[in-house]
Amino acid sequence: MKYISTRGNAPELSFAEAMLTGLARDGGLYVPKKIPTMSQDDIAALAGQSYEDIAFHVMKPFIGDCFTDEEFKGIIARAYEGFRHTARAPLVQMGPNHYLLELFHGPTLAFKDFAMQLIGQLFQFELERRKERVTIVGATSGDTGSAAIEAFRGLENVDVFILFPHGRVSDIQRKQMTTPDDANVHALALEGDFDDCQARLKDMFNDFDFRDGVKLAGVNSINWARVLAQVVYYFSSAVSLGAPHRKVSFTVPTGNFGDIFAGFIAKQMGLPIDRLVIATNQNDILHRTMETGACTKAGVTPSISPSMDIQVSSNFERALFFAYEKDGDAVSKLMEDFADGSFTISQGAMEWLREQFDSGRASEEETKATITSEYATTGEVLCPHTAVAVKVANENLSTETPMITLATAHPAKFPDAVEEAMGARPVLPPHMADLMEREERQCKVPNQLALLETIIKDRIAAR
Ligand SMILES: Cc1ncc(COP(=O)(O)O)c(C=O)c1O
Ligand SMILES: N[C@@H](CCOP(=O)(O)O)C(=O)O
Repeated sequence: MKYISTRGNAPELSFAEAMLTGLARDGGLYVPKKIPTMSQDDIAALAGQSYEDIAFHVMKPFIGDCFTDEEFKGIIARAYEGFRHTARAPLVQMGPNHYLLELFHGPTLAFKDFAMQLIGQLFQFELERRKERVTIVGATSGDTGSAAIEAFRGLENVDVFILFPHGRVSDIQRKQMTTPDDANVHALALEGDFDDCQARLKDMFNDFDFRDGVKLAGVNSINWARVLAQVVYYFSSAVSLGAPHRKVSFTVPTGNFGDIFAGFIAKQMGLPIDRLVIATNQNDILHRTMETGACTKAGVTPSISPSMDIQVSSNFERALFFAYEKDGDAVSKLMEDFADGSFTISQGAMEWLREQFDSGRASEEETKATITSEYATTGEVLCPHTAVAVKVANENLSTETPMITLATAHPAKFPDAVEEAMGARPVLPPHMADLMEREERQCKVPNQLALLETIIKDRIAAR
């Protein structure tokens, strides 16, 4: 199994190499050269298996011979043992043909734990085998950062630096990142928005002196392993509703496009997915692109679903690579145009994208109204990101095909927005009950590449 860059000009890598490399050296994102498929019998055989066993069968074809079966099973077992729900990703029925897939039972209460706990284990295994150390730099709009810190804190051979947008994450998200006191954890509040954080991260990858000097690694969905781990819950949930004998659809609250791209991979593997629906908040570049074919930056407006306050949606590049029939030059040209603010997708590529994805948008008022109404009718307390998706899912329900909406975060991560909408404050689970009393280590940093690189190098040298 080999991985190739979306820009067509970087070395082909194995799974482990692609995982440790992060961004391809031509600035692109790694994707499998050929997507493995599962037969209908293979998929049917997943019914009734544990989440860990499903994870093994779904991910195994992607890792080639990088890990033995026993090694990989051990890695998966350790990744999910800290989840607070035995099903790991339980389904809750919302209506006659509508289900919520609860992805917030991991240690940091967001779907990021599914992939981050796994790659934490994969990195540890691979770095120990190679006797290497790395510097992880991550960009976050709130959830990736805490999940990465939780997965890598305390490790000797890893430093983890997280860039988050100053003042634009919830208090709980910020505290999750600034209160761990491990020497290898560095939470940096950048003066800018998430797109600035992600742009500086990619700049660091494209600065080869810095990249090679600090042995830079990435744990954003830039990293293929992140996307792969997220493919698993599409299988586990679809199979529990009758796949492959019955089709299912998914609505996915979308920002950086990693989660819904994982759904696309599941469909390419043979999972009978009818519709994949992109749900955006008021930062709706993806919805506008799907409607018009023009991908135009419009600036980020802070919302009550802050983790989706994104305009430069990193993984959309992976979808474009497939839409342009794996033409790396075409993708490079689009990305060059986007650096100037906008690109236009060809008619053929747009038709392909519309065959794969539907889209919808929720305004701030619609998001709040959905939290209020779903609580009243179903008793479910939704986080604002999930509410965006539920609003869009409700517009796409069908009597034939069950709709699964991804519930990506625990409502208690966004208590102010939830309380405003439903009049009661959601409570953090016991392991985080004292979070707001814990002492923070704050570090505000400017949105300047050279200064950021200096801070990172100095902190590593001081360890
Ligand atoms: C709670 C939550 N929901 C949805 C999203 C959007 O997911 P993606 O960036 O994979 O599209 C994010 C951020 O990634 C998130 O943290
Ligand atoms: N919403 C994310 C943004 C980063 O996404 P990633 O999937 O590329 O890590 C966050 O919460 O940080």
